[in-house]
Amino acid sequence: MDGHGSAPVRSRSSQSTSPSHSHSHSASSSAHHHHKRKFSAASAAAAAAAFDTATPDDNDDSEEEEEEELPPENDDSDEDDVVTSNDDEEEEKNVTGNNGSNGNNDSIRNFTAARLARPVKQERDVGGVVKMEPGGGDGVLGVVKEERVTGQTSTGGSAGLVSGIVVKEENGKGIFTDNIQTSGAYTAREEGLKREEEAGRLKFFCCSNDGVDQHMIWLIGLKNIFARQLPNMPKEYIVRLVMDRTHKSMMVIRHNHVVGGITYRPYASQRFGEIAFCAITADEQVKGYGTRLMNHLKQHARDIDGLTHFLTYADNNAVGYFVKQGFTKEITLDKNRWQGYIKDYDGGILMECKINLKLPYTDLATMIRRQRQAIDEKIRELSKCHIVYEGINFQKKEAGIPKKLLKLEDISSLKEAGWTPDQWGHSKYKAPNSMVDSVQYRQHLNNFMRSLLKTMNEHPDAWPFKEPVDAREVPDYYDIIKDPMDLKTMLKRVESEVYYVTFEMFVADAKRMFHNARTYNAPETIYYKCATRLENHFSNKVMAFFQSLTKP
Ligand SMILES: CC(=O)SCCNC(=O)CCNC(=O)[C@H](O)C(C)(C)COP(=O)(O)OP(=O)(O)OC[C@H]1O[C@@H](n2cnc3c(N)ncnc32)[C@H](O)[C@@H]1OP(=O)(O)O
Repeated sequence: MDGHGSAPVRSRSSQSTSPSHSHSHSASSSAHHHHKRKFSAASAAAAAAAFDTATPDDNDDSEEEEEEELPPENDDSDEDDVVTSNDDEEEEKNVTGNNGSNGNNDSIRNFTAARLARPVKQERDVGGVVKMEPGGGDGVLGVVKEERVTGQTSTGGSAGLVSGIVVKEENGKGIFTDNIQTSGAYTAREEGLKREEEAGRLKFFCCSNDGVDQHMIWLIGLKNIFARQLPNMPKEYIVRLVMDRTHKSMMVIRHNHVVGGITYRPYASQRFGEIAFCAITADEQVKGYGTRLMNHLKQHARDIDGLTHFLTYADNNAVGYFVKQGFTKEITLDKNRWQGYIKDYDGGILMECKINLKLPYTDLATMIRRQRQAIDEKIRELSKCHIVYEGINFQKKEAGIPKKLLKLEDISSLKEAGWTPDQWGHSKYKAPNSMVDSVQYRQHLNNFMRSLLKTMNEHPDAWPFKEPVDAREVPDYYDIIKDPMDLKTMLKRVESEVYYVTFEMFVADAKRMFHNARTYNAPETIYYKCATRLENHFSNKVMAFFQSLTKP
């Protein structure tokens, strides 16, 4: 395999046709982009363990071989301009599929009339029993599973296919309780789209140029989206790859219209796929389609194509998206498996995604929800923090200071929650051990808060903060500032001797006051500047106080 033949370079960022052999520069970049939001390796493994895996099957009598052999509709004579010579050579690998019995060395431009005449055999049959087999040899998934596809048309799509991974149902008594928050933003979005799929309004469908009218219409729709969303890609090149029969496209179809898709080339023998294009139509971006599309693609690539990895040259501005889909700039795939196979792009970054063997990619939301539940259950086992007691009913007087004083020891729910009297007034502002928790220390702290407020009041920059802001003078103040604070209120709280049970509460009030001033007022105003100067004074005093405490 000569990977460095006369391959022209296609650029996403420019239409440059200058030749380049730039595999290695990107491949060797190893900036870590472990995607954090969705799964850590550990959680993926734990999650995977929660799902059934079917028995391996070595059957390599792959059906996609049939699909790969489909001839192109039209055979462009300028194929060489665009399809790299390694593409051509790879063609054989692809065509021969897993059993390697097809000795046909032809590139796609040499499909014979005889092959053109062959009846189109679809990857999936209509409404019948679909046999799915992994393309890979070493038991990547190794599942042969039969599922009845209930879709009305041949476009049942990958959404209708079952991966061979079954979500375990907790029959009988569930270990999970109901009243917990079950989904984050990601799960909610995925579940929303999944419901759309189940309702038949949305579907994810994978096909290649197989001559079926509807598929061609969709592929043309997808090609148009790519042409608009990837303006630096030569349009002819997009058409060529989307229509090339070694490429497949996973598409998002809503109300029979293509909303976006991913065109990729599965290298069956190498068990990796190269993503050529990926786009969602402009007004549907950032709604979760891109994520769900990638999840469907991963599941399809693993279970139908038998792939273990994806590689792609990601546009610089799409790197963020790919990182969120689990792609990294670090390439772990053995070079022998990919070098010379994939197309070079200028202005992109080579990224890799390892396809997990077990993850239920199209049902991640369920898995995540179950993980959340499991974690929540564990927390409940270990702590009482989920128990919410009724609030204590005491009327507050001015400045938020309660009228009736309750002894902490008398609040039974505090005790039930595991509180003990020695935790009273726990504070990160640590006094020397001898003083901690002592009445003397609390008195000392109180005196300090009182004197600090006094010096603040006397500070030349204190005037805006002495009293609560008068709503008659500043009518919109309380529309913007929801949690007002001023020196007078703080003094009342200190004088009550019950309000500031920790020093943090005192500091929080002061910070709130300064923050409010800087929120309502622009930086160039006197109020803003006063806030900053008075805050410096405050911080210096607090620091000095605690330093003095730690001195012998
Ligand atoms: C190999 C190549 O084809 S590279 C070129 C990629 N394609 C393009 O750049 C074309 C223009 N862009 C698009 O078509 C789309 O925005 C896509 C395909 C990149 C993403 O599809 P979307 O449907 O918008 O993605 P989706 O809504 O699932 O977003 C997934 C996450 O990625 C983020 N994201 C989406 N696009 C980008 C981006 N360009 N940069 C950074 N983050 C992004 C989203 O904010 C979202 O984050 P969240 O999960 O934290 O909320």
